[in-house]
Amino acid sequence: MEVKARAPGKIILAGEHAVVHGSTAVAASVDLYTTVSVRLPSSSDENEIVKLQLKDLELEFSWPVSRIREALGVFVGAISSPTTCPAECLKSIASLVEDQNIPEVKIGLASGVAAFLWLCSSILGFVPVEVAITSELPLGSGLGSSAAFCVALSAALLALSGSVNVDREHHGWMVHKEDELDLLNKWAFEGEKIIHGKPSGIDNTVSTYGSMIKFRSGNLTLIKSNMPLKMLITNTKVGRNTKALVAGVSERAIRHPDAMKSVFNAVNSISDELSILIQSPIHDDVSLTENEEKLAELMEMNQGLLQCMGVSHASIETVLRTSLKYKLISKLTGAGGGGCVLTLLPNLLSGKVVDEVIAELESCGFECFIAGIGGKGVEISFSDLS
Ligand SMILES: Nc1ncnc2c1ncn2[C@@H]1O[C@H](COP(=O)(O)OP(=O)(O)OP(=O)(O)O)[C@@H](O)[C@H]1O
Ligand SMILES: C[C@@](O)(CCO)CC(=O)[O-]
Ligand SMILES: [Mg+2]
Repeated sequence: MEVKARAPGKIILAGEHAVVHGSTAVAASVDLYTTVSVRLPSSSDENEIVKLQLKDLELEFSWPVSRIREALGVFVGAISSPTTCPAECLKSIASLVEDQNIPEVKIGLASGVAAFLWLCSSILGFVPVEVAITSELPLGSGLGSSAAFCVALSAALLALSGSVNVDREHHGWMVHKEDELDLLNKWAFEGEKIIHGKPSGIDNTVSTYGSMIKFRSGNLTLIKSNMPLKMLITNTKVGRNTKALVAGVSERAIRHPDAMKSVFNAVNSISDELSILIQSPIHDDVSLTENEEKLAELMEMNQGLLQCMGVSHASIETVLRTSLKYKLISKLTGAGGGGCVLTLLPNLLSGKVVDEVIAELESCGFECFIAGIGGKGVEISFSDLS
């Protein structure tokens, strides 16, 4: 039997980093997906192994089930609800990851493989299983690749374990019931903790539920934009790691508690105002343009505060300057430090200007694309019932 799950990436319109410190943030799913396919090998297979294939990267990892049981047996046992991986267990997982000799240039994958081992053994127990991953999302670029990975993985593993009740006769993609989404979102959050260190939970939540969300201290409100939002996404292709950037902001907050508290409060006000703005009614082109101008200003202010937090980067500044030549406003999205930048494309902007700004950004070596925003969350499909 094979179960597939796919989960979308996300953009953060306002509030990244500050959300880790209790401020509101606003995020939307993007229509780029990570797909996880999980298969229990037939009982005739001789060797009991757990296999993880990262198809796009042409990498494959495998462990004998007995090796995983020996390393994690004391920690995993009878877990039935989402549980944080204990520090001691993380050490044992690290030794399982070390077995695989991941090449130094791809060492960033180690945290993803660790999250896989925790989710897989906690949800399925110690059984032979084959897991294959493909992703349309650039990894480590601010579009929530880690969350999409954890959400799709949790969804597929829970479906295979029988913990969620889905119609296995149905052909094609299906959506989960609300309580099942809540369960898989909690498991995905436990995976994100292994990858991000101290995640707010916004990325896994928007990947799970899709749409557009306002998120604060673990609580989400689904929102619907009345403004047709068009964002150009520019991938600077500068690699970075969310865990290190989040830790850097926390260290700055320890060094300058009062100043950083004011920065986080300012971001909170920006996110609140932004969420009210995009939900407010649009009557005509004049009110659309007015609201777009306000949105651009809020994005510009948020970017300034992200600079205050120390998470901008020379490549991001180049995107800001380049888009400004065309009177377009940009801000980083996700953890920053490189990665992706959003540029607001007003609805009445001519296609010629969009083409020109894209050409100039691409001439800097960046990659530009426009993705659909606010679509579906995680979905599941049973492709083989034999
Ligand atoms: N498809 C995947 N296969 C394996 N590991 C993945 C995959 N997607 C993400 N990961 C893991 O997540 C890491 C990237 O996560 P990170 O949080 O740094 O960036 P991001 O999620 O893309 O951006 P952000 O957190 O800013 O939205 C990768 O280095 C890898 O460990
Ligand atoms: C930087 C951050 O705020 C968003 C990353 O997409 C981290 C988090 O909220 O977990
Ligand atoms: Mg991430």
